[in-house]
Amino acid sequence: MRRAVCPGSFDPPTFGHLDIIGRSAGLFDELTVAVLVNPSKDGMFSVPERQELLHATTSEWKNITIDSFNGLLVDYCRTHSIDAIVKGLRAVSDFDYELQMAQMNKRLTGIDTLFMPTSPEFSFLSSSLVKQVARYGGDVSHLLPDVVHTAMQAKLA
Ligand SMILES: O=C(O)c1ccc2[nH]nc(Br)c2c1
Repeated sequence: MRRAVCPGSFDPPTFGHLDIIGRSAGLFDELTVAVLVNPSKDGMFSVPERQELLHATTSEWKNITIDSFNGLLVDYCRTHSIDAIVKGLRAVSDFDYELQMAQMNKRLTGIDTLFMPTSPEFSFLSSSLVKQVARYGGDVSHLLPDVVHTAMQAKLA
């Protein structure tokens, strides 16, 4: 049974995230989408809200589990018998940091990280940019699943 994890903040999930998640679900027997709990950062959505949005937007893939974790990702992988980490890469600028993390995780526990290039149409997307544009009244409805866009509009009302 090959298991992988797609970790992230997902505050909120975008079409970019779902692109990586959906493609990864097709490559592994089981995929966990794990929301990182970061107490030092106040997000737009709470961790349970992000998990709910992920549940709502990934239901077409039957081998996906939604979870959250704090602390080291590799410890989460070890306790959940996860074989690989999948990270999306949007641009060269993502690579430096992700390479460093992948090499550290490999050294810590031997777990490998697989990098997946995002589809070009989503390579500019980030949750923070989407929130910034939305806060200034920009239309981001084409960048988010409807349920996420509606939830974000409610947060900004
Ligand atoms: O939305 C973000 O902040 C974010 C960050 C890093 C990312 N890598 N691949 C994807 Br899709 C992605 C999205």
